[in-house]
Amino acid sequence: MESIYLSLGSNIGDRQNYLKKALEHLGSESRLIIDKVSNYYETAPVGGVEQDAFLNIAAKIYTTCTPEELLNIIHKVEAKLNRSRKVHWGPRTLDIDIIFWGDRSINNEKLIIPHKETFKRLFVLIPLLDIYDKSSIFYKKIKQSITFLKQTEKEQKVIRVPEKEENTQTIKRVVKELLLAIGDDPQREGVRETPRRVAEMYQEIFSSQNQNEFQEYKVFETPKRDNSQMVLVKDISFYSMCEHHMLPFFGKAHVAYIPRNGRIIGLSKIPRLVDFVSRRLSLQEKITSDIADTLMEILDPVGVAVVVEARHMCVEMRGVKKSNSLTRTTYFTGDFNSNAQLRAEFLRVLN
Ligand SMILES: Nc1ncnc2c1ncn2[C@@H]1O[C@H](COP(=O)(O)OP(=O)(O)OP(=O)(O)O)[C@@H](O)[C@H]1O
Ligand SMILES: Nc1nc2c(c(=O)[nH]1)N=C(CO)CN2
Repeated sequence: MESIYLSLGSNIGDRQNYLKKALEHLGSESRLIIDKVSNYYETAPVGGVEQDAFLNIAAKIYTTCTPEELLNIIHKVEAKLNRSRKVHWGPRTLDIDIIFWGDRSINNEKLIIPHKETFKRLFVLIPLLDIYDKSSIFYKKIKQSITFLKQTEKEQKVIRVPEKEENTQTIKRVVKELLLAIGDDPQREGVRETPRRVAEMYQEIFSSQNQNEFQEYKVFETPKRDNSQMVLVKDISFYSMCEHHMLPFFGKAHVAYIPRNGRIIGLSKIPRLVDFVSRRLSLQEKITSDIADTLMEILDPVGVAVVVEARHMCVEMRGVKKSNSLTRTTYFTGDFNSNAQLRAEFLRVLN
């Protein structure tokens, strides 16, 4: 049976999850078998459209389908995973291309195989090399093209991403070494399970680390269209980790926006957004502006105002050791930025 190679890419939302789900959907097709999957690679976007980095993989499959039938399956899987086709070579939750079909050449109005961009794209070739049979026809050309592109296309960055299980093992190993380095005994009863606990905790508290897009919201259109009503959600608790010391900082966020033309999001989504921007290594200033910038991007409101108040363990436990000091950061966009009266009204409502 002929070996078929696919290239998969995602650059919106939980990219790894989209790729994993795509493999699951493909693998559940009765006429298709997934034989091998490459490592995961973080890749700079190629093609001139300004967009976030992609996660790319390659898969080797076997199928009794015709190429056209496989393309239909691919389109079905892409549609299931929220693929839209707005911008050519633009951002997408999922893209699946058929790269090779054995040594066949296919060229009709629906399919060109080998995929016509293959030998120009490191994000296709590097994952492919993980799983491509050394004795197969394109092996030499893949190797040569990688060498050539690495020299000539410096902006095509491709970096291998360790798998979750690999990450867990790494964290466990490093925490064990850390225990030793600070003078403890990793075999001591009280800390024997600490490396595992820390690894599991990091999965949770850094769950947004590799996600570039907030997706858990829906925009609603309401009839109110006077563009002057403020929506304020106060006292949203959050916990984050500072990127300088990897120590917690935590406190409250207060978020207000003025809907444009009645466009709003569910109120519970604002605390979710605060959680989303907090669950990664960050800084208070960054969390403050991330909340405002994301709301601007998804809602295009008249303005956003964000105040964050937090205690920082890196200030209280070490260095200057000032316990109970509170840091307050503010970030205003749109009318909140340009209109001092509006800003004052927001601050008055807050206090
Ligand atoms: N080898 C191939 N694999 C997948 N689609 C192909 C292939 N050759 C031609 N096509 C056609 O290309 C059309 C558009 O595909 P798609 O939307 O994935 O393009 P793109 O991702 O924007 O660009 P690219 O294919 O260069 O990555 C498909 O509907 C399909 O008919
Ligand atoms: N790094 C990277 N860049 C791209 C990708 C992709 O999967 N990865 N897909 C594109 C359209 O198919 C356009 N550009």
